[in-house]
Amino acid sequence: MTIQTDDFAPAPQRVVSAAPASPNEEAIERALRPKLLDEYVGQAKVREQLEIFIGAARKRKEALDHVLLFGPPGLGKTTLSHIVAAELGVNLRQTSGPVLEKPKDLAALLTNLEPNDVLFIDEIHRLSPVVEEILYPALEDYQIDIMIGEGPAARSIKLDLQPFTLVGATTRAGMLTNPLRDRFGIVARLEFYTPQELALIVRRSAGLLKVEADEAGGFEIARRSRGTPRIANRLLRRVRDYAEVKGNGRITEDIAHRALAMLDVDPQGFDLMDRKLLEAVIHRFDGGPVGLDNVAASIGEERDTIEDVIEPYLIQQGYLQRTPRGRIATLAAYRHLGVAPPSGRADGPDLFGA
Ligand SMILES: Nc1ncnc2c1ncn2[C@@H]1O[C@H](COP(=O)(O)OP(=O)(O)OP(=O)(O)O)[C@@H](O)[C@H]1O
Ligand SMILES: [Mg+2]
Repeated sequence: MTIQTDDFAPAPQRVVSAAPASPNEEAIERALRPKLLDEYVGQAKVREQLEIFIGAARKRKEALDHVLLFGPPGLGKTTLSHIVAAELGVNLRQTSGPVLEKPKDLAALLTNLEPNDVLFIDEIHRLSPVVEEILYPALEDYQIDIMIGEGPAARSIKLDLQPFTLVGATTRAGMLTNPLRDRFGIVARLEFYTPQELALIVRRSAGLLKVEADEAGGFEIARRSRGTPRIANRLLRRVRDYAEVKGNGRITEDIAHRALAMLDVDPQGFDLMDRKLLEAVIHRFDGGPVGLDNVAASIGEERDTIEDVIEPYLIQQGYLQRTPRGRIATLAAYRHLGVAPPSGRADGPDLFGA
């Protein structure tokens, strides 16, 4: 039996999981991906920055500064890296941290770059230290040191590279080493999208998929998508199925509402996993503080999945707090689950502080 280990892949049945569910879904995602900065919805600050820096690099016919993109899964890091290359009018080479096992894997990629190309390294926090070592001089001086031969005859030679732009993506900026982080001139943090922004994405995707969705129907999907375009696009497809079978194919507010209820996505966009996590913290650990390992064991999820996929949105929405002593369920979490908070917690916000 083969067990696929992917840090970011939660159970595939999780409809609001932020990770791509299957290769098939990845193909659909590619089709829905905006190709240029103008089509990229939201992230106004990041977009504005990139527009200026890309424009300047193009004008000077130079490589763009190295770019680090970080943020939770499904917010558009890969999409943006493709857009950067397209806007620069250069090739994009794509790889990922875990795939680059040996220094020579990276050296081969680097030496094949054409002037000002973009090298995209996904999950860059998972680069091995020996590979990372090669990257430093490449980023700084467009040079690499490689070892030729073995034993006493081994020697290191310097190779010049073409100027290039590294675009690194990670869900965990905190896991990058300092020397690596310092070599990025442009650091962009992607934020969860507002329901209004997601509504634009849903409308655009509906157009591409030739699905008829009215404004309220589209908004209902957007509102329940955990601030994440990947989830919005997935819910849109599921709601379309529902509309075709149970309605006349058109996505209205009522159809969206019923379809999402059937999928166990609640009005906040929380699904069973989110509720399970909040329930565990509240019922099994008295609302916290509780350590991540205990939460993970209690709900049978990977630590990484909780930290990268489930928790960020709950924290951003104010249902969970991450403190040095552990996770704490906020009053909003008690309210959401319809559980009375323990006496004493209702009045003092100080009890919830870090
Ligand atoms: N700003 C945006 N506007 C429109 N669509 C978007 C935007 N950002 C992401 N999407 C859509 O969401 C899907 C997922 O985006 P993407 O694959 O870039 O996420 P990611 O951040 O790379 O995720 P991961 O961390 O899992 O690699 C894409 O197919 C794209 O269609
Ligand atoms: Mg990606």
